Amino acid sequence: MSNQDILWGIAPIGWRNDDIPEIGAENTLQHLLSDIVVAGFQGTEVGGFFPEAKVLNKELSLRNLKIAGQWFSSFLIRDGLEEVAKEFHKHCANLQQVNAAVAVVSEQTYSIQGTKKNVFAEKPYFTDEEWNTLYQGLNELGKIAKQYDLHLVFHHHMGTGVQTLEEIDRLLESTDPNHVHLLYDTGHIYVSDNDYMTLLKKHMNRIKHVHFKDVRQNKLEECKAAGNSFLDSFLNGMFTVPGDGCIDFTEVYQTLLDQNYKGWIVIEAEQDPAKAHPLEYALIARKYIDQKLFQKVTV
Ligand SMILES: O=C1C[C@@H](O)[C@H](O)[C@@H](O)C1=O
Ligand SMILES: [Co+2]
Repeated sequence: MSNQDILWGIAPIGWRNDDIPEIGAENTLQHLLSDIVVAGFQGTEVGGFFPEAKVLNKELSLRNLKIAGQWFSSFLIRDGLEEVAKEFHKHCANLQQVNAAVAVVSEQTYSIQGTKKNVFAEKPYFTDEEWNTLYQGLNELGKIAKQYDLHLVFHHHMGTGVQTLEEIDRLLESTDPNHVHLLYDTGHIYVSDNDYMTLLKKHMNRIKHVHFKDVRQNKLEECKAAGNSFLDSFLNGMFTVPGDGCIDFTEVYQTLLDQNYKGWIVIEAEQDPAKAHPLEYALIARKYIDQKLFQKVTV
């Protein structure tokens, strides 16, 4: 049994990765979308290599797939609202053309996620003034998203200024709940805080998009001990699909259902496709959802 208000997707990130475009470069859009159908998902998020809306819509409709949303790197603190808003308008206009539900925003000022720095020890911190710039900017971007029938969902992320529960609390307390929503990513909050249920329970009313990312505990410990960067951590297998790591998604899914969550749950596990066959892992996730979530969790 599944909840009809929830749409299930899988992100392109297991096939190709925008942060390291050379890995999985042989995987075409058509290949990715057909794999998604084989694995029984309803849609995906837009990847950096996706074509213009008209071409994408054709490939989606041939397979009866939908688009959930797309990542947007904001630099509100570095560049200011005016400059970011120009780019965000274009981003949202494209998303509207593919009938997306959300614009995924991550503040990337000072982010170390694409660098060689130790992601477990060298994350940036914002000053009070920078936080204020971020709150105001996000409220405005949220209003822009609305003009395109989208929800702005903020993505907390390892190696950024909004990573920990404390930082997410701060962001949500100071932004407008009508315009700024939360993307709950199980993997990022677990790696950051060693806990994923507190954030879910505390901010359920702000969550409008979900990433199910699992974590291999032994790899996490290895990467932490080695002081790995974010990119090296995922290349070393820190993340995986639900059913293959240490997160109990039955608890997460039950809470989402109990709280009448409506929206997308997107499986998102960045791995090196040369080591982790993308379709094989999509099918592991599918089996886990069917056998552990749909069978065991009560609607
Ligand atoms: O949602 C996400 C998008 C990616 O680009 C990012 O690096 C990944 O970790 C993630 O959670
Ligand atoms: Co994510």
